[in-house]
This record gives sequence, C-alpha cells and structure tokens, in this order.
Amino acid sequence: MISFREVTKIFPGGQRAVDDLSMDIYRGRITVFVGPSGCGKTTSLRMINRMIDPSSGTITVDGRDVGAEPAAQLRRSMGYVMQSAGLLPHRTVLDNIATVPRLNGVDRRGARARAGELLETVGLDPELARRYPAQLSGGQQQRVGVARALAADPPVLLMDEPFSAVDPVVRDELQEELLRLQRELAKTIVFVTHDIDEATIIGDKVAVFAVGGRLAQFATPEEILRAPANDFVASFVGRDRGFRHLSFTEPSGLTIHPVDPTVLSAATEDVAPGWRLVVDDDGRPAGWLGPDQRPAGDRFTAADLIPGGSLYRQGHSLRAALDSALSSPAGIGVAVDEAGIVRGVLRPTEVVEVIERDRAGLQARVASGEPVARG
Ligand SMILES: Nc1ncnc2c1ncn2[C@@H]1O[C@H](COP(=O)(O)OP(=O)(O)OP(=O)(O)O)[C@@H](O)[C@H]1O
Repeated sequence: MISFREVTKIFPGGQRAVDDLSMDIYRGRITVFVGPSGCGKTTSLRMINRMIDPSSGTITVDGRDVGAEPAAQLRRSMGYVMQSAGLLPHRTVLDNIATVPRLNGVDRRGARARAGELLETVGLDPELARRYPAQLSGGQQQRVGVARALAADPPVLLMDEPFSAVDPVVRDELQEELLRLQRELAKTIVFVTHDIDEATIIGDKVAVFAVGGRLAQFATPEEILRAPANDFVASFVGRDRGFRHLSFTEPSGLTIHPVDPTVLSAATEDVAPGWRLVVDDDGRPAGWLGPDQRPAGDRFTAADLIPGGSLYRQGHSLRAALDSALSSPAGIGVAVDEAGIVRGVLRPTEVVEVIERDRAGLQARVASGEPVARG
C-alpha cells in the first residue's frame, strides 16, 4: 500500500501544488488521479518515487518512508511511463526495454531475452524489436514504454498521462490492453489523466483533484458518478454522468427476445416493424433490410444491407444495452453472445424500465440507510 499523510508541496516561488493530501492507495489496484490542468496530479505522482520531494508530510510504501530511501534505488524499483513514452531515440526497441534490467545487473543476454518476452506481453510484433522509436506509431511507442516500465518486474507502476498523445481509437485499445495486462500482473498502478472517462474506465479507485492541489473526492468510479461529493466534482464529471453511470449497472431483469434472423436471400420475417435483421452463415449480424426495401437484382446482396448500430454483448452493462437499442437503425438493439452470434433483440422501452427499477431500488436503499456503492 502507498500512503500519503498530510503531504503538501510548495514549489520555490510559492506555488502550492499539493495541499494536505492524505490517502491510501491499495496494492494490486489501479488508482487514477484525475482533475483539471495544474491541480497537482503529476506532482503527487512524482512524490511517490521522489522525482519531487514533499515540503511536508510523509509518503510510505508498505510502511517504509520513501524519504528515507535513496532516490535512485527507489526510482528503479517503480516503473514509470509518461506521455511521450520517453524512449531513447538511438537505441532499438529491444535495447530500450532491456535498459532497466541491465541497470539492475542482469547480463545483456538475459535482459534482451526478457525484453523479447515483454514485447509479446504488451501485444507488439517481435519483428519490431530491431526498429528505432521514430520508426514506430505513437501507440506502438506507448506499448514499448509500458514494456520498459515492466522490465524490472516492479510491484508499482506510475503512469503519467500515458495515452493522451494517441488518437481516440488507439487510446481505447491501449486502455483495454492495460486492463488485460493488469488482470494478469496485478501491479499497484497509479495513473494520471485529465480525462474523467479514462479515469472511470480504468480506475478501481479515482482521486479527483481540485484547483489548488486539494483532493476533492476519493472513491470508486461508480460512487463518483452516482454521488459526486460537491459541485466541483459534479461539474468535472459532466452532465452526462447519469448515462455514464449505467456502465456500472448490471442489466438484471433485461428481456432479450428471441428472433429468427434472415440469412441473406432466405425467407424473411420482420424483427421490428418493416425491418429484417440479416446474419451471416455463422449467425453473426451482417446488417438490416429496411421497410419496403427491394433487391437491386434478383435477390438481396450484402451491398443492400444497412449497417447496424452497436451490439449488446449479453451480460454487459445497461449502458451498452441502451446504446445498442438507441443506435440501431431499426430502433431495436441486437444482443449477441461472447462468440458474436445473435441471441435476440432488446427494446429501448424495456431497457429504460430496467433503469427505472434500478433507480427505485437505489432510492429504497438510500431511504433504509444501506450503503449504495459497490466495490
Ligand atoms: N517545478 C515547478 N516549479 C514551480 N511550479 C511548478 C513546478 N511544477 C509544477 N508546478 C506548478 O504546480 C502546480 C501543479 O502542477 P502539476 O504538474 O502537478 O499539475 P497537473 O495536475 O499534473 O497538471 P497537468 O494536467 O497540466 O499536467 C501547477 O500550478 C504548476 O504550474
């Protein structure tokens, strides 16, 4: 566990970057520091490995005061990933990753072998090992940065806006990859971002910082979206927090209606008024045929299909269910199983009924004084 106790940082010149921070960061979890620019997230992160020393207060890791540890040794015992990946430009990808084990006394061969394994761990093609950082995409560079931070197998990983310089699609992939890695590795990760969406997706706990370096709320993502501690947190998490909160709500009681989808050119039956759902030979959704749609030739072809909305994977959140129902051109969501095969459809009104029931359940729990947040 990493503990902050009454930690304050005032920079020379009088800038109060962090103000009286006390918090406990649990081992094996992802804790996210989020907040607007300049509110002390990076300073707080860097005080953990003594890149910055606090003006007052103490930080301990598993009970040991970091202030008493030699800074260089401490830094090597914690992986650090930053926005620009921070790779050495004149070293190959493999040598970049091997740098830390080499510093820790592993021989060249051993360090390179470990680097090769790590490339795979972070989902990179081993072919990239001989390239130089400039010959990689931004997303690939970030993966190398993560591999390098993991190279010494440190229990703690500090990540400062690691995914903010890549485009949104790559960013989603990197977030998923980090969650997959974390399920395997169970590191203690402290992750800085200014994006509340990223914070709620990847954080087990989220610390919302306010201007002036004060901790405004420290709770699970679900609690922060459901019950912001004050007006600052409420405005920071945004007006659509109710919708985003549905990401954490289980779809218990949601009805998925069985359907008999159409295989192209076979007999057809309406799934929604006038709309026919078309699947491929394996039963995966291929698209829709709209009302009064006639084939261009003798029969329908894939080119006639209207693309569907998002799919709802059974068991996923109410947000995913509502999104599939609202984004479908037919006004009815398509539910698929883990293999992507159509299992049925769901109606928006019924998803909303489940949301209403969830809300009523929450109000009843609040009225009875039961704790409302899970996790
Ligand atoms: N070395 C420094 N000297 C003086 N002031 C600093 C120094 N580093 C940071 N600050 C100030 O401390 C405050 C907190 O900075 P910090 O980088 O921790 O914020 P942040 O929340 O990480 O912001 P961002 O999201 O923009 O990176 C800011 O007002 C910043 O200008």
